[in-house]
Amino acid sequence: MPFEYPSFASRFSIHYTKTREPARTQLEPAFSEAKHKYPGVCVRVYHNRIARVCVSPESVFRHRHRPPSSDMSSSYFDIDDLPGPSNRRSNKNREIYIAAADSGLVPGAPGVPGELVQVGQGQEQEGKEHIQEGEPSNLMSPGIVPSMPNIFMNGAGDDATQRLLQFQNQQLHYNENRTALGRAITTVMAMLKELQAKNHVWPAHYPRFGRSAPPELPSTPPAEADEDEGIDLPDRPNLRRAATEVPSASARANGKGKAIDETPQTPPSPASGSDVPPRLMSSELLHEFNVLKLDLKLGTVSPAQLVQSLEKTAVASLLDGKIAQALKHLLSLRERIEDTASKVLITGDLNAGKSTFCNALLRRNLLPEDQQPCTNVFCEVLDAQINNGVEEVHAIPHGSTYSIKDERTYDVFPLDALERLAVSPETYVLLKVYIEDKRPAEESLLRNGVVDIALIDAPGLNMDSMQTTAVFARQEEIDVVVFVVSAENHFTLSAKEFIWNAAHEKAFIFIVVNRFDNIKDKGRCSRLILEQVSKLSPQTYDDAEDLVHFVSSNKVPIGSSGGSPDDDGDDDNNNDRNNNDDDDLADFDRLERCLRNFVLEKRAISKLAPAKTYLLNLLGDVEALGSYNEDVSRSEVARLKSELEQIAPVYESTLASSVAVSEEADAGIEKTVSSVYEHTRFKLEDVIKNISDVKHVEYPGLLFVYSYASDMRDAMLVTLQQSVLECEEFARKKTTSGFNVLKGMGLQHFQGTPYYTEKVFNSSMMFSRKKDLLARGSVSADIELADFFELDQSEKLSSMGMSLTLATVAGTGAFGVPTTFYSSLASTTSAIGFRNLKNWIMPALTVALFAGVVYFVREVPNVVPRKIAKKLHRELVAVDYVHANAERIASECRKVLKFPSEDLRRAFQAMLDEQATQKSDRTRQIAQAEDALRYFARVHKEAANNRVMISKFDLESVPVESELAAREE
Ligand SMILES: Nc1nc2c(ncn2[C@@H]2O[C@H](COP(=O)(O)OP(=O)(O)OP(=O)(O)O)[C@@H](O)[C@H]2O)c(=O)[nH]1
Repeated sequence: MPFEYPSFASRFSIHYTKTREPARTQLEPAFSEAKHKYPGVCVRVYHNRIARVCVSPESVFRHRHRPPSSDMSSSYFDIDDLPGPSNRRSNKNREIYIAAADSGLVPGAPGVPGELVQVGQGQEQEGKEHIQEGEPSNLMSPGIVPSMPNIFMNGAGDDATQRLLQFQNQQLHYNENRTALGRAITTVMAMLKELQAKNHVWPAHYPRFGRSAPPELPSTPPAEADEDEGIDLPDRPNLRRAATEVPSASARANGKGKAIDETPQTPPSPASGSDVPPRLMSSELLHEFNVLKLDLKLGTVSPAQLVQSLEKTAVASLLDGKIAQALKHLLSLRERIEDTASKVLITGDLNAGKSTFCNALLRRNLLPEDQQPCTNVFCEVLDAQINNGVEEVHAIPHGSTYSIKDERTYDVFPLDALERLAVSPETYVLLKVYIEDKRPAEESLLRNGVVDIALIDAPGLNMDSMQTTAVFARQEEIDVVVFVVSAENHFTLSAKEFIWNAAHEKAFIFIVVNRFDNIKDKGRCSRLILEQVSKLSPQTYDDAEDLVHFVSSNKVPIGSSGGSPDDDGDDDNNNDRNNNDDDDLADFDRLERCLRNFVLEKRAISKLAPAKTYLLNLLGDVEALGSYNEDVSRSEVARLKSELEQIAPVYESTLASSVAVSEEADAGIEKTVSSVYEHTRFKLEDVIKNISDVKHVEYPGLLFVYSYASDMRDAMLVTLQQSVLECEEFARKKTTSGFNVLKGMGLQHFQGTPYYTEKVFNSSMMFSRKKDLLARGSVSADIELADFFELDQSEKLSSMGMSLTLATVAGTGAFGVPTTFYSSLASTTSAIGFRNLKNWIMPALTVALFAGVVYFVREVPNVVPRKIAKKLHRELVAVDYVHANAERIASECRKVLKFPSEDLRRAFQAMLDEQATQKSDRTRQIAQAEDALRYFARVHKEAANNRVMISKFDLESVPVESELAAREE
């Protein structure tokens, strides 16, 4: 069933109320009535906070961006989005009061164009769930309580319809943009957090900015010297604080604000050995970052140079700090855009007339005015409806977190205490001033029927540095800056600095040039001030007609307690102000309209534009950073791969050399050792074999025969010992030359490297254990009687003849028991017969004895050496003396030569280990670099996409000029 939406809207008003009665029962009758009459209407109540009015079809509200969903079957908007007094979402206790009243509403009334709404089946169905669970509420009088600002409702017919639709369109559009920006902020925050995490594991490279970039510019506003003739400011885009300004079109055309030179260039491969640095590695980034710029200062060194001179990790940690700051700022931006209320900061120089201006806006003598500084505490003026309609001051002490519901967090004062409180910054940090503004919504800024407004009167900028800093900090959390400047004084240094900073954050500043009545040459004054504004905030200057106003606030007639200036009250100023100049009043009226327009209708600009520009700048930086690091990591991957390619064959050849050298060293050692062994063995065997040839022991005679034998033995042992020493000496020489060979091999492979230290070999340290020389314990060679006789030499005995045989036998028989004696005796006896033997025995014995003595005397010098030599030989063989010594000497050689060969081996191992580590490091680094490459390529792409998407957010496309135009007429 068709119905006439505008008529419906004018009758069906939506309100909030603070009552606590149950909502559902109260609301239901009104809704059923509305539903019955206007089936296209669906009103929903959600959780005590949101009511939705749904009207079909979509063409009425032109929902361009809203995604389809089941909930979107009808065009709808939140009650919070509709005009209405005190429509804050934040107030939990707020309840919804919707009253529908029929005052002759006739569907399809004449004079209303066409069927605006067509209700279909789906909407009918939806209409059945009109009322959902609601929190306690109270249906107040079912009469119509106008909630739409009268500016929309004034008039009738087409005009009113148009204005209303336009306003609602604007609200929808604003909400869509707000939601989209909120989502974009969330996305960018997630992106930044990921970047921050990545920056910890892969420190991001900070780009070097191109030589073609403009020179480093001071980050402070221009000096006072510029004041009179306008200020000569350097190019703006390089001077950003919060960087919520999008680089100007001209700057973009010149390449400014374009972070990356997009001239296609192929990054040269590092392997190519080209001197041309890879793209973006040198001067490719033409312009400094906006948000992520590292502002370092050290003497005369430029920040860019300073950044480049820092360690990569130091830069990464500075960048980390910047990202953290950006995250914090994004949070406050999100809070700001989600806050349905608007905060208007009225600031300016000391005594510029801020309080007077504020009072003029409120048409009420509220804030203390004086020629001497009098506002020392921030005063936030709010609609008393927020405070249950009670006018009072909530003074918030230092350190307290204000909650209107918790009286412990503030002190309550009457309004007339303001004068006293405003000058006591020691006790209170903020004064919340709740006032009733009884003026109609189209006149009142506070109770405007659109959004909650907080007017914040700030202390003068030059009061003291603490206050000034507080004002600077404050501007970050507010939506609109109204800067009051004295027409007599123009902009001071602090004023310039403040506007400079605020302009980057807000883009637009509302500038009030106050005390204009005191200026004689008004034309010159306005020209000079506008010139300064053009330098400080070009965007404000571009819109100067609406944003820069020359007024005399003290000429505005005001009442004493709010409401209209006609109210009774004997304010002293009234008399003066009632003698107002028409021009001054007209100027102030215009200012008010523009301010309303800026604060209320152009919320898209005052509230959303800073977030959009900040996001664009931030994403521009992230895109440039991503692109730069993408290229850096790509060249890093290429470099690492080429290094790995070089390391692999080096490793292989080191390994091969190591094996070859090791084998060569072992073979060399074995050769040396076996030659020493052979030499020792040969030498000792020879010496032992000829040991009886010892010459230098003289035979001292028969009486000293034992001593002779003993000396002879010692001489033999000394000879043997000597030869062992000679063998050891030989071994020393051989070992020395073996050592030198090994040392030469070491030097050949490792000279000058840390792996190998040249060693000095001291051969005298070899064979230091003397007891190894001769095993005296095992070779005793004790002298015995037998050592003097050699009985087993039969050839010698037979040569002495038969006659001596007996004597020999007798002689030897006296000394011994040889078996030959018995056999000789038997044979002799049988030859000469036993009787003859008796006669011959004595002379024979005598002869034999004599012969024996002679033999003994003659043979001892020959027999003793032989006998001792034999004995020694036997004993030496028994202890395996030759082999033992040869082995000992050879072992010593091997042991000594092992040290240099082990050194060599260790050196190779260390080199191999290092190369293996390099290899595995490169492999790991390649994986990391490839990971970083993938990540930064993604960040680059995502940032670019998001930037394009956000740049398409059209914050201003819904015009609201008609209302202004109508009023201008
Ligand atoms: N002639 C003239 N005087 C004004 C105008 N506006 C304010 N004044 C006077 O300037 C003086 C200072 O005004 P305030 O409103 O107290 O200035 P303020 O900037 O709030 O001062 P502080 O908050 O203390 O920094 C007062 O004596 C006002 O009467 C104006 O438009 N014209």
